[in-house]
Amino acid sequence: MTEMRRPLIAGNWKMHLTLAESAALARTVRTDLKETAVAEVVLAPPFTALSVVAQELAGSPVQLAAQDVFWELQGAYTGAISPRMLQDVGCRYVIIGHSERRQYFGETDATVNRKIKAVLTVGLQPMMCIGETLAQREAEETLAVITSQLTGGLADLLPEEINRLVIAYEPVWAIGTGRTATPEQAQEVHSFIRQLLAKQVRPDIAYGLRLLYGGSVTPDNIKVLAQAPDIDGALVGGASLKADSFLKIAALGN
Ligand SMILES: O=C[C@H](O)COP(=O)(O)O
Repeated sequence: MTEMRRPLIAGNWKMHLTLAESAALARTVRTDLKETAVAEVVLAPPFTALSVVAQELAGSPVQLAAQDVFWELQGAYTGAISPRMLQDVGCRYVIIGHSERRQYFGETDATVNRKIKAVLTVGLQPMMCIGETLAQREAEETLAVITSQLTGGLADLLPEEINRLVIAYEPVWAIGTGRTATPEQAQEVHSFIRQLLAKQVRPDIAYGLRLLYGGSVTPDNIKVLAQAPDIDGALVGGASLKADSFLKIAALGN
């Protein structure tokens, strides 16, 4: 991270927690987050808990995110949630293209692109996720996969629109496995992403964008990860479900 970019720590609760558990966790994070915290802190509860978590976070600096969205603003799309609904409930960010969405729900770079565009139309900020599988890494395809996910996901977006994004690099083999990418492995990909954006979008935008790392982030590894020059924070899964571990990560391990 550099002083130019404010670090961001986001907790992705995935398909966990009841309403009561969500409210309690949000309340503890809000209450116990140090006023001096350097990082911007974001919580992404499941859709059902967005409203109660929004109430808990009202008036606090902790921001709300959704874990997914549909690309239409309204209509006959049974089961879907629109960008306008997320704006209405108080979200600032929307996670788009998480590898679990790609793996289990058929998400592609094309659908990621549609969702990013829809989210931008209502003024929310997409957190776009990219990352290679273990087979792709072992076949030395990591940078090619990252290039095509970025190019496809960001297709036809204006530089000013890309400027509103946060990008999360999550190697699929590190998610929920306890197997974190080393800071060197993560930094290599983060630096590649920034250089690619500098070339394909604009250098000033590339250097201002926050690039998060995700995959088995814990209170023990966040400090070293966050010290890497192109890692600007983390998207945290498992360790975000307990207030004490999440708050230690939010303090960047300090
Ligand atoms: O969105 C979060 C990531 O998928 C990381 O999950 P994890 O911290 O449980 O490995």
